[in-house]
Amino acid sequence: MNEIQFPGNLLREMREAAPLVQCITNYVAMNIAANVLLAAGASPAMVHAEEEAGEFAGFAGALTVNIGTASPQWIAGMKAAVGGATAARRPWVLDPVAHFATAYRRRATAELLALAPTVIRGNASEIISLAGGTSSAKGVDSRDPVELAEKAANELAERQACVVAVTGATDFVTDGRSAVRLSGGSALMPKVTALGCSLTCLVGAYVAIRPEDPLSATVAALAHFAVAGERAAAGSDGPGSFGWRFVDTLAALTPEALDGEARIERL
Ligand SMILES: Nc1ncnc2c1ncn2[C@@H]1O[C@H](COP(=O)(O)OP(=O)(O)O)[C@@H](O)[C@H]1O
Ligand SMILES: Cc1ncsc1CCOP(=O)(O)O
Ligand SMILES: [Mg+2]
Repeated sequence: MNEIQFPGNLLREMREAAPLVQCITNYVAMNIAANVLLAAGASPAMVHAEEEAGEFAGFAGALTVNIGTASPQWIAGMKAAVGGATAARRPWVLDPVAHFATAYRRRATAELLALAPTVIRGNASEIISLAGGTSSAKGVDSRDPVELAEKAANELAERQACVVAVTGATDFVTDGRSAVRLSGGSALMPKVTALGCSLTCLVGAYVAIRPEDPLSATVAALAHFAVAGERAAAGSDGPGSFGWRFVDTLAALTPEALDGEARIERL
């Protein structure tokens, strides 16, 4: 299997480079995702208008696309941005939020998948149904364990020739040949809205510095979240205090602590 790089090295490089990440995310996520990227060490820009999204993607380090509150104008901006990123050979990350919920979301997701994302990041219900399986979820929250999504993730990664990350109580990352399981985080994380969307944007920050190794980049982003989540939960009374402690902890985490505390199992 390919060697997975230590996340601490990638965190150090990411902070030094402070990559510009174009995030086309949803109305719920825009503010927290920008704060998460700033705390982690990247430079977020929420740019989605069709008139400028492709041009911007030509000089951003990476692009992230999230369909959480998409509408026709936003989808047009996403396609323009992906066109610009592809022309400039920049990586892009897809977050198919609740793509199974309506015909409109299914169509938009199929169109974006055809544009060949570098990484897909979703929760277990999203990945299971993206691979063609059936999930009982109806909205943005997962109703399936990650273990049930691992086979689906491998199939999807092979079919799309991309990296697939499934997140939940544990995380699973695969490129269809090599796979990794991560543990850590906190049960408070899904109680704060848009942390998954923010993680997708952070994957963008890491793939911006390792476009040739999106598997290691994705693992590093997930490890950064898992270690910060576990640390932040220790001093939190509930989702509210966890949310701001988590942002502080993302910023305070050193590369050495990340390597020391990350629990990454190579499969
Ligand atoms: N029960 C849990 N225990 C630990 N970490 C969790 C748990 N649920 C989610 N996470 C973490 O929360 C982050 C967001 O993942 P998730 O909730 O699956 O995404 P989404 O918000 O898209 O559904 C990830 O870092 C994931 O590892
Ligand atoms: C609540 C909600 N509704 C539409 S998008 C969104 C945010 C979903 O965020 P996440 O997928 O990170 O839980
Ligand atoms: Mg999500």
